[in-house]
This record gives sequence, C-alpha cells and structure tokens, in this order.
Amino acid sequence: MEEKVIVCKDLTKRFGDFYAVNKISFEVNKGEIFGFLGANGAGKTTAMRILCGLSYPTSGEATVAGFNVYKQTEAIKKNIGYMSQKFSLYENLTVLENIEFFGGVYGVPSAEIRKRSDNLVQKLGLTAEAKKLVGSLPLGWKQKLAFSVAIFHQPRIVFLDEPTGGVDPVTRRQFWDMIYEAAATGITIFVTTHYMDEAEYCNRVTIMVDGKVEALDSPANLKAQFKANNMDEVFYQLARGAKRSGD
Ligand SMILES: Nc1ncnc2c1ncn2[C@@H]1O[C@H](COP(=O)(O)OP(=O)(O)OP(=O)(O)O)[C@@H](O)[C@H]1O
Repeated sequence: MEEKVIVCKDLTKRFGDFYAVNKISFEVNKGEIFGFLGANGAGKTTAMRILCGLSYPTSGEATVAGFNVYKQTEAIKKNIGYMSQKFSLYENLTVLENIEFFGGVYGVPSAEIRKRSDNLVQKLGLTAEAKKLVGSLPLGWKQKLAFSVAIFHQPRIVFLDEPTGGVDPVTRRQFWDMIYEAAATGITIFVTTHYMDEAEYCNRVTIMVDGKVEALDSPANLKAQFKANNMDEVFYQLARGAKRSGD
C-alpha cells in the first residue's frame, strides 16, 4: 500500500462565521507531486498554513508526515520544507551564507552543511556566484536556490507556495526539473500555482473553490471528466462559479 504523508479529513478553518477552508478531505502519497489550485481567496494559503503547523484548524483532522496538526506542530515543522515566492532568501547574505544559515535553522550538522553546500552550488552552476550576495542574482536563480535550500535538510514533504511566480517560462521549466528530481528521491511535493501549464506537470491536482475541494484527480482524468483540452479549461469551468472575488 502506498504510504500517505498527508491525510486530511473534513479540515475546516473558520474566521468568525466565514469558512475560509470548508471540510476539505484528501490524501497525498509519498513522492507524489500534488498540485493545489484555486482562484484568489479560495483558501489555499489558509489550508497550507495549517498543514505546515503554523495555524490550527477549527475542526476536522489532519496528519502531516504522521504528525497531528493540533498537537504535534513542532514535529511537523522539523519534517517539512517550505518555500514561497514572497518568503525567500536573505538578499544581503551570499549564496553560501544563505545555505549555511538555513541549513543551521533546519538542524543540519555544520560538517554536513559544508559538504552538501559545495555539491549544491556546483549542481546549480553557481560556483562563480557562491560568494556573491543573493540580491544580485536574477529572480529565477533565487527561486532555484530557495527551492534547494528548502529541501537541503531532506524533509519528508516540501510545501511550495506559488514558487515560480514572475519567473520566465524557460526558468520555470528548469525549476520543474528540480521538482521532479526531488520527488524521485521520495520527497513529497505540495505545490500551489496559478500557472495551468504547471498543473499539467503534477501527478494529481486539487482545485479549490470557495473553501471547498471541487475536483481532485490526475490532470488526464480531470480533462476527460470535464471534456476539456487542457487544465486551463478545467480550471475555468470550476472557478467561474466562485463567489469569492480575487484581490
Ligand atoms: N486571518 C484571517 N481573518 C479573516 N479572514 C481571513 C484570514 N485569512 C484569510 N482570510 C480569508 O479567507 C479566504 C481565503 O484566503 P486564502 O489566503 O487562504 O486564499 P488563497 O486561496 O490562498 O488565495 P491567494 O491565491 O490570493 O493567496 C479569503 O477570503 C481571505 O480574505
């Protein structure tokens, strides 16, 4: 049987009488690339924050890497990586200093950090930039480095919140190669995106509308189910009925 690394059952988050996340249920398998889609305000960030151990649900159940989102948030944080377009690296530290800093935060021993960081800058083709400030790198490189840093401690799951926002298509493609490589090593990828071509790269995709999971399947099955040529059409069919407007 496939190992489930995220299990959610009727997970709900209420702010006053507003249901930001409304009884969502799904399971994510080990090594899976799980896309989490929805229009602005659908509830993706709220759900993701709960799964990262940063916020408590109002009701429902969830475990992440086997740990309970109500009682074991510290254990969850140790077993995940997180990256978002907004929260990235320290611009005023060099490439190597960022790797050292975040490696340390995530509890990787110093000798191991040194060993792995050399390999990493080499693999990224950043050897010449290793001692340059991250602020001086192009956005695409920053995002690739941020992803590498987010999985530096070899977490069970990495949460990516719109990781490729604003990045050009070629670099996005390279970014996805890195995602595939990480998934092949057994790291589970939980990713939100607004790019529908990226949805096609996921093993399975969830589409949230107004706090609820309206669809969950592989891109191929979703396209068949909605008689659509691409994920853009699937998304449009589901999201056009949304009550919550974007910001
Ligand atoms: N702390 C809060 N208090 C009240 N309402 C909130 C709070 N956090 C989020 N919301 C509301 O919950 C809804 C879902 O927000 P959320 O940020 O999870 O959506 P999202 O799907 O991540 O959207 P986006 O793509 O814009 O980030 C929104 O209507 C938002 O205004």
